[in-house]
This record gives sequence, C-alpha cells and structure tokens, in this order.
Amino acid sequence: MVTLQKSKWKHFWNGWDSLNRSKEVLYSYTKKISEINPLQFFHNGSANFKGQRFFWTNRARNEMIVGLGITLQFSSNENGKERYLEIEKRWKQIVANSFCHSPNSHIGPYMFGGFSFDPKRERTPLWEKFAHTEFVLPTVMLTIKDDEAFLTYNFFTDTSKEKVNQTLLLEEALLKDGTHSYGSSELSSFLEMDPIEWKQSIEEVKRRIVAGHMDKVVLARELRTKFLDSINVESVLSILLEEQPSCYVFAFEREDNCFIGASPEQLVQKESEIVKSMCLAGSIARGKTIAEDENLGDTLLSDSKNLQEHDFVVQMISNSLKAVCQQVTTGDRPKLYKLKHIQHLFTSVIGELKDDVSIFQLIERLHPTPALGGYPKEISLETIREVEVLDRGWYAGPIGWMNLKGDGEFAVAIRSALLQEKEASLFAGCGIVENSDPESEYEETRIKFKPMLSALGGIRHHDSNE
Ligand SMILES: C=C(O[C@H]1C=CC=C(C(=O)O)[C@@H]1O)C(=O)O
Ligand SMILES: [Mg+2]
Repeated sequence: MVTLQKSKWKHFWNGWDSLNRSKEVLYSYTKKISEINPLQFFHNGSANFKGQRFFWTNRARNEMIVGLGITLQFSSNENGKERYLEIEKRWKQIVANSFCHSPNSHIGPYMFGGFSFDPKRERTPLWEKFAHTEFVLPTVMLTIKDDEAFLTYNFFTDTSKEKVNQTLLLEEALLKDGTHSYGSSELSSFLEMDPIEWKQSIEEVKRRIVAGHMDKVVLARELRTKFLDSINVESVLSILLEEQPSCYVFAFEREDNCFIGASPEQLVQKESEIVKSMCLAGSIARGKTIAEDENLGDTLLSDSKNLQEHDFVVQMISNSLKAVCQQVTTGDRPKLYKLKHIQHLFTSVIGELKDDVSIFQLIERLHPTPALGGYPKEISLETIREVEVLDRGWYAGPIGWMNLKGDGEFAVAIRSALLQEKEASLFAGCGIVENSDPESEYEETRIKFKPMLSALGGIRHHDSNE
C-alpha cells in the first residue's frame, strides 16, 4: 500500500483517530488550498469519479462547488410533501452526528442534488438514471467562495483506513493545473419532437383558460440531438460558463448520463433568516443592434401578454413567502434580464423568515412557480400531465445545494439538457396565457433552446432551419 506523507495529513488523522466509533459518524475535513479552476478540478476527477460528479456555480460566479464521488446518496420516489421532508430529516440526522473540521465556519460538507419537475408523473426510460429526488454528499468537494478555495473530504467512520488513504492520495492529481481545450463532438441529427401537436396543445390550453379553468399553464417541448461521438461534459460546461454569464451553470452526473444547463432563474436562496427568490417570466429576442435591442426591451416592458405572464409569478411567489416571512419586499415593476440569446422580465423578491422554516420547506411552498407550472398550481400541473407528451424529468425542477447550517441555494433547472453519451435531449417551455399565439410561443422555445444548442455545437444546424 502506498502511504501518505505523514506530516501533511497529521491533522486529518488526528481528528479521524479521535472519533468515538460506537456509532457511525460523518467526519468532514476541510482545508484551504490555492485557487484552482473548478472546471479543471471537475475534469481531473474524471479518472476516478466519472459518473459521480457535480458542478455548480451561482450567477455572480463568486460561489462554485464541484463534487466528486458519493459518500452518501439520498434518493426518493415519494410523490408528495414527503419528498422534501424525508431528505431534510436524513440530512439533519447526518449533521447531528458529524464531526467537521474547517478553517471557515461557512465551508464544509454540502448536500447537492435536485428534484424532478413532477413526482406524480411516471418516469419514462429517458430519465431512468434519475430518481424523482436525488441528493449526494460527495467524497471530495471543491468550494470556491469569494476567491478563496477549499477542499473538503467526507467520510463515514465505518470507511476503512485504506480506502480513506487511497482517496487522500488522489489529491495531487485532482489539483493538477493545466490548460485544456475540451474536444467537442459533431452533431449528426436533430429532431424536434411533435411541433405540430405541441402547437395544438397550446390551442387546447388556451380554450381551457378562456373557459375559466385556470389562468396560465407552461408548456414545454423537447429537441433530440445525436452526435458522432460521446458528448464531452467539460466542453459543454466550458462554453456555458463563457456564453452564459448571469446564469447558474450546473451539471449532475448519474453514471453515463448527465443533466446539465445554464439557468438564469433562481428558485430560492436562504442565508440564515433571509430568503431570496426571483420572478422570471415574459420573454423577447435580443436585437442585432443596440437600438433594436432597446426597442425590443421596451416592447417587452409594455407588452400586456408578457406582463400578465409575469404577474402571476410575482403574485404567487410573494404570497407564498408572505405566509412565512415577517416582511417581503418585491420590486415595484418588472425590469429586464438580458441574456445572450433572450431577454426576460424579472422582479426580485426578498423576505425575512419569521419562523424556523427550512430551505426544503421553502422549495415545497414555491415549486413549481407559475414560471414553470402555471396558475393556479394544482390544476395547471394536472393539465400539463394531461396534454404534454414529453417526460420533463428534472427539467424545470429545483437543483442546488444545502449546507450544514441549513443555508442553501436552488435554481430552476431550465435551459437544460439530458446528455446520454452520443445523444442529448433539450427542453424548453413557455407560459401560455389567454392571448398566447402558438406560432410566437413556438419561436420563443426555439430561442430558449439556443444556449444549450450552442454549447453542444449545434447552433448552426438549428439556425439553418430558420
Ligand atoms: C420555462 C422556461 O422559461 C421560463 C422562464 C422565463 C421565461 C418564461 C416565459 O417567458 O415563458 C418561462 O416562464 C424555459 O426556458 O424552458
Ligand atoms: Mg413566455
């Protein structure tokens, strides 16, 4: 057995040896390291942890997390409230039985994962690698926060010393520096799933809205792409990081599948008693010139159909938070949120919790907001189950992390794709209200596919269809 340099790891082993082993305990050891490119770290992890990696960055890019390996996995196919509560309960038990060493009280073990959009929807083979709810506590984790980098190791005390040793031995290879251009693979085919039926489903939903069944429903569609070689996750991530500032960029690997995306939309962020959320709904294209872009932005800001689409989201999110917060502040009018391919209406929401409400309880209250489901919630979910042909899986579901203190952040997993070796399924949806025009909604989803298509190298193919 190769042994470690003793002095370097003395502190680690002192902690490990001091633990009471009468019951299983999580030992989490964090140390500060010199800064490393998180994508490089993710890539370095492929030799030993391929299929068990995750990548996350917030929109401001001052918090990035990469996880490698699985020390603990929580999954659930519960379809009610329990899916949130069960995971939370288990995480609390782990926390209560943990021994964490860290130079920074904010950095330590994180649980990362997500939820499918609708747990009541039966899973199709497309999403078989993803449970309705799935979280992991990684074995090795890189956290970069405000320009400081930390490496965290998570082991349960029943892990053999040899196994722990083997993991620690990987450190040098994991922190190796390098410059990479990750190879991309060539798109070989491109299939829009049922565009005609999709437009018909918009008409059907509009009829129901006019008949008073509900106010808004978000309908999504799927694009299937095939490539000549296996898709390189690192390559896709690097393009998303470059092309999609102001977006969360995430990837969650499950064996040979990877759910990946660059979403502008925050579902919820909790830091002690402060809760933030965001209303993002209502869309228009970017202009080719500054003048055209500003004109389009002005049109969006005064367009009654888009303002209506947006307002349902503002009402729902602010009312949901008012029930648990002593104070909720909502932007007084929508602003523009401009991305590379599209611009949206957005309103920020911030509240101060009055009770001890967990981030999972907040997710349960908020998901799905009318930006992804519809308004009112239950009837729009039933309508989606009935009229939508695709299996959304994790598309439009909450994805993110929670730490030891119960703080965390979740994005809504839109502008996303499921990578399956040489194939990728892309998803995009849009809010249908009574004045929706199927053709314009179809165009809107075409634009929403672009961020992922561009990262996959397929944008030329897409645009040549215009
Ligand atoms: C459902 C999606 O976008 C939502 C977020 C922003 C704007 C939206 C819209 O204008 O329809 C959607 O509600 C998607 O990108 O798949
Ligand atoms: Mg829209």
